[in-house]
Amino acid sequence: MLTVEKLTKDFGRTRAVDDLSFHVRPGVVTGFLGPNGAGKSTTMRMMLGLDRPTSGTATIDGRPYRELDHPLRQVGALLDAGWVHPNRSARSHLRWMAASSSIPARRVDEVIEMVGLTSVATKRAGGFSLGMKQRLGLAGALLGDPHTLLFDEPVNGLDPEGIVWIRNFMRHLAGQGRTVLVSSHLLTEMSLTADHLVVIGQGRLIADCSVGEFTSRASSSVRVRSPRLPDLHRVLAEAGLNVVPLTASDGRPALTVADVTTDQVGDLAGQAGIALHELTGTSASLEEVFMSMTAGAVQYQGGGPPAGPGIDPRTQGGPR
Ligand SMILES: Nc1ncnc2c1ncn2[C@@H]1O[C@H](COP(=O)(O)OP(=O)(O)OP(=O)(O)O)[C@@H](O)[C@H]1O
Repeated sequence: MLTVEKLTKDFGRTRAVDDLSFHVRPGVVTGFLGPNGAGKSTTMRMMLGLDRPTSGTATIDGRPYRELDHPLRQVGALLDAGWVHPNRSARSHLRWMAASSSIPARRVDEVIEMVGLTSVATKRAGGFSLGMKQRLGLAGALLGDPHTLLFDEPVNGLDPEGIVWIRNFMRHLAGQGRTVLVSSHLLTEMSLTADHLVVIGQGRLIADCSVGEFTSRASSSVRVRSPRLPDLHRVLAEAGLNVVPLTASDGRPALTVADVTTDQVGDLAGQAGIALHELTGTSASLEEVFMSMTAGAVQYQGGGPPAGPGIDPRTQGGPR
């Protein structure tokens, strides 16, 4: 079990992680989801003792990483696949890792087999593709047969075959009863990989729920167009609604409002004397739901230029 309690991290005047609390349970894949810059990597680095919290705690089975007796046997991590010595073979790299943690050398061939690298085990890791490096990183994470595994954006840059492979592998590891936390900024990817989601934006917790619960919020959103879109945005936001600007498929600017009925949006517009050119109840895409939930967190500047439906805050006009 991984536990984060009131975790906060400041880098100078930037608060990267802000009073974050959640648990990651064994036996399921937990997706750690948030836009770029939301604080996912920083949180994972604190879980692994690589960054010191400003306040709060991150513990693995009740203890901070630095106090674990056998860290490699308790937690494995895949943070960055590119750190292997290029002239070492996969096997010698893993043997070196094993020796430094008193793990028997025979375990090396076991993990090489598990990740499907047996046929290239003696080849220089420098010549490996990103997907193969990723597998090698995973083999290293599994050396100590740890009960807890952390993956930071593991599918970044992988080809579709590599993505499916790692997705299945993470599910397999969770199926063995391990605690698996995997970060991503892609909701679609997470909805295919994870059972449970912890969603953050600007270092703060936005949602901690099943993937099903998260996606069911997609059923009650409204798309609205108006010749006075910035005014309408302000009125809806002032009413406490989660409003996300987007460009409709025909190229026209619109707003998506989550967890609301067309009646509510129509009434608010009417009270403000704002004409509407469209008012449609929609099943928002997962990305739209995600954006509406993180809208406050990425500090969208209402009235700014309409943005496309990506989820990177840098495309949303918000600061990183
Ligand atoms: N070493 C550092 N020094 C200063 N600021 C940092 C440092 N590491 C992270 N930050 C800042 O902390 C915030 C959170 O960054 P973090 O990398 O944890 O986010 P993330 O959700 O993992 O995003 P990404 O997917 O882009 O890495 C960002 O504003 C980032 O610029």
